[in-house]
Amino acid sequence: MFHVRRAGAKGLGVFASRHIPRGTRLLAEPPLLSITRGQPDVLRAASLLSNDNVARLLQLSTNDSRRARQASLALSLLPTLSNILTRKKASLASNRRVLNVFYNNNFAIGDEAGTRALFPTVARLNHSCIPSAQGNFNATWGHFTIHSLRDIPADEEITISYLHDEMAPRAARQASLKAGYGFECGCPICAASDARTASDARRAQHHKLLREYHSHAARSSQQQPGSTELASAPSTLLAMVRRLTEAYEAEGLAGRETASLYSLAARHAMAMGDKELAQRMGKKALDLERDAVGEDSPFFHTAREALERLDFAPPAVVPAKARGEGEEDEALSYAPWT
Ligand SMILES: C[S@@+](CC[C@H](N)C(=O)[O-])C[C@H]1O[C@@H](n2cnc3c(N)ncnc32)[C@H](O)[C@@H]1O
Repeated sequence: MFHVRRAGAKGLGVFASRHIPRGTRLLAEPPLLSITRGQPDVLRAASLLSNDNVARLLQLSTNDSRRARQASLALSLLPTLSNILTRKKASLASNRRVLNVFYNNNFAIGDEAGTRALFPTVARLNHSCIPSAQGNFNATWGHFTIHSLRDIPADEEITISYLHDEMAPRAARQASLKAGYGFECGCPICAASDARTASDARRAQHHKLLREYHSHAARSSQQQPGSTELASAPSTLLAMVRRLTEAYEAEGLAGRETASLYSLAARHAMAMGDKELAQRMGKKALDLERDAVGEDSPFFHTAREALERLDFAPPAVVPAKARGEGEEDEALSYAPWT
């Protein structure tokens, strides 16, 4: 269905070998190497790999920016127990490369232990700010899956997003990608100047609306019984969520973030007493969730149960700017030099 080949200056990339319809599972891959918040030592985890798996890891791409090279050198020099143990087996240069590869290619799987893992085929997917696919961890199978978010024609490169906030404006996206991975994004909305202006204007409007939505939603949820202060009506909240969703769609973004917005819309529609609208919004959320994660994912089961019970809890995935202050960032990738 896909193959890995040269993608110009990006290095290797993943390309569709045939037309791929939206919602197709492209890949389900177990981790090659993982670390958790409680056991964050990459070199120690790598020292437990077989020789074949070390060779697979070392083939993956590195981040060659000066910052990344210096940071992986510093990390490999840290006098940790694992370093002392592994120094016998591995040279400083190879420890340094293992660290650089790990930080350039890992994904947070979104579990409570804060696991970050390396998936060798997933690691060949390049970034686009309007990606054609999305990666999510399937906790039932212990695999990271990649699903197409739209139809992908044969021979087109398949991309995912590396961004924490997919709706960030161009300058913020470029800064984050440069700091994290050392590249300048040339995707269609970063490259085309007219598209760029329209997109940035839409994104600025989106963030303003998101802030307004959160202050309205907080006011509604904090209202005390008997208070004379007017809580925002569910219809106001619903109208705001609909506009937030439209902005995502106008930017060509789909995936779990958009599914979450439809789920929020269903929740507000229920609060308004409009069951028919709640069902429609809930169904849309379920369809988008299925496309992004597949029917065997716990995320899909949760969305289906919500629709069956017409009981839409606040979504687990909310647009980045909507996350609470100081909340753990469950972004896909992480590099210690950012
Ligand atoms: C996870 S790897 C992706 C696969 C990689 N191209 C390879 O050859 O294995 C991330 C690296 O790919 C490159 N890359 C990914 N997306 C890119 C993009 N849109 N433009 C330029 N380089 C990109 C950067 O070098 C980045 O550090």
